[in-house]
Amino acid sequence: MQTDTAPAPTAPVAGRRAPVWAAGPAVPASAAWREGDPVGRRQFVDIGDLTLECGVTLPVRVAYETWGELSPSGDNAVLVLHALTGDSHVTGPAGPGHPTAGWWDSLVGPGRPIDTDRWFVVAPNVLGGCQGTTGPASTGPDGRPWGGRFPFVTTRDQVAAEIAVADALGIDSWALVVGASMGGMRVLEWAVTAPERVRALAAIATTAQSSGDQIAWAHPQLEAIRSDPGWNGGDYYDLPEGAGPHIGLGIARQIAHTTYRSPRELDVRFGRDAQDVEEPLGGGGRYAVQSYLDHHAGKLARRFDANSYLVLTESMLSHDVGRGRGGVEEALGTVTGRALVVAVDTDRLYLPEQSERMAAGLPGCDGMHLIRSDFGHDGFLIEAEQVGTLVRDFLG
Ligand SMILES: CC(=O)SCCNC(=O)CCNC(=O)[C@H](O)C(C)(C)COP(=O)(O)OP(=O)(O)OC[C@H]1O[C@@H](n2cnc3c(N)ncnc32)[C@H](O)[C@@H]1OP(=O)(O)O
Ligand SMILES: N[C@@H](CCO)C(=O)O
Repeated sequence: MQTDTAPAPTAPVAGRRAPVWAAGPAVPASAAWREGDPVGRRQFVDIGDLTLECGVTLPVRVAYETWGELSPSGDNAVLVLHALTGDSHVTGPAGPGHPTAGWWDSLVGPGRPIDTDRWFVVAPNVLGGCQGTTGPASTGPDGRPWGGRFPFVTTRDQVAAEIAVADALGIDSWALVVGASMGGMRVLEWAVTAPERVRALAAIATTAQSSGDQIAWAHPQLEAIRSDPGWNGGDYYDLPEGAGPHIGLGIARQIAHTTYRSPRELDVRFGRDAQDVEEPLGGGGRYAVQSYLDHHAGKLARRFDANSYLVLTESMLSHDVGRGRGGVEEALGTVTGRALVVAVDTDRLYLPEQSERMAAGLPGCDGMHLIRSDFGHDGFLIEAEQVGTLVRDFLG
């Protein structure tokens, strides 16, 4: 936040640079997990044909991971649902088959708040995802990847697939269904669709229906990918490294990532600082915060599939537990399980007031819990101790 020491702008450098993160290690056309790639800890269940809300029927395979042992009575099963760019790898190191380390490593494991010595934890990759569950990178009816022809999937379709997984695993009801952000949407949809199968739910940094603001933030992300020539109508899986829609995907991530952090954090942490010796004031260089966003763009483009990003983002926009059910309050009122609702105080994307609405509408909820964080929406990933304490106490 320096002011008077800043140099005057220099003459603009002719020609703008391409995103720096696209240089360096090659960006694959798609980073989706494909048949023949290392399986890692994944297991698979073929749930058969699923008819989606849009009317399309397709065969669905779900990739999932488990930890712990199912008790003889089957009463200790916990379902963990990931957010937009997560997957079934909730806990454990990165390695062959797993592009990232567990995204909730702090929450799930032996002795941790969701103690895998006690609970049988199941984590599926979402329908439409890119880590082993049927999605745009999967083979379509004509033997080619679905690509841009992958059908429109709603939160309800995703939960329908997860219900079929529970059936296949012989789990009648969950001791807890827990998730944050997009995962929290499915938590709520589970609890409304199948209340008798959700004995407790924990909905973190999420909403009962996507708001106009959330739809607005998503729109330019969708446009960024679809307007990238490398997207090619969603048909890019055979393109060489560097030729896919990674620029569009990276821009989408930059928009999204900005909304995942708080304005204050970005200002205090980066302010107006230049990135290293780069000269942002007309010299073609970057501010540190630009470099930070470039870094996150490059990381996502190297580990995620652009078509899945589109499908999942649009599924989030479809999310409204009240649709066709008489409204949000009516729908929430049908939930029978105990409910934990958690918001992050600085979350500018999933506002605490949206959590307050959920907490007020869920009969089994004793009020919203607010996490104190400087980091905004990503607080659900970063504030491990606060999230862990709330979930541990709730599980009892
Ligand atoms: C269920 C799910 O949500 S799964 C998805 C969760 N995972 C992700 O979203 C992956 C993307 N990462 C993130 O969103 C975040 O890193 C979190 C939430 C996981 C963790 O947040 P933080 O610990 O605060 O990390 P932060 O956002 O500061 O990023 C740190 C990275 O930025 C880099 N960085 C920091 N400043 C700069 C800068 N000026 N220029 C370039 N890079 C920078 C760091 O070197 C570090 O790189 P690395 O992650 O490759 O080691
Ligand atoms: N960092 C999270 C935020 C979305 O909730 C993700 O990428 O999934």
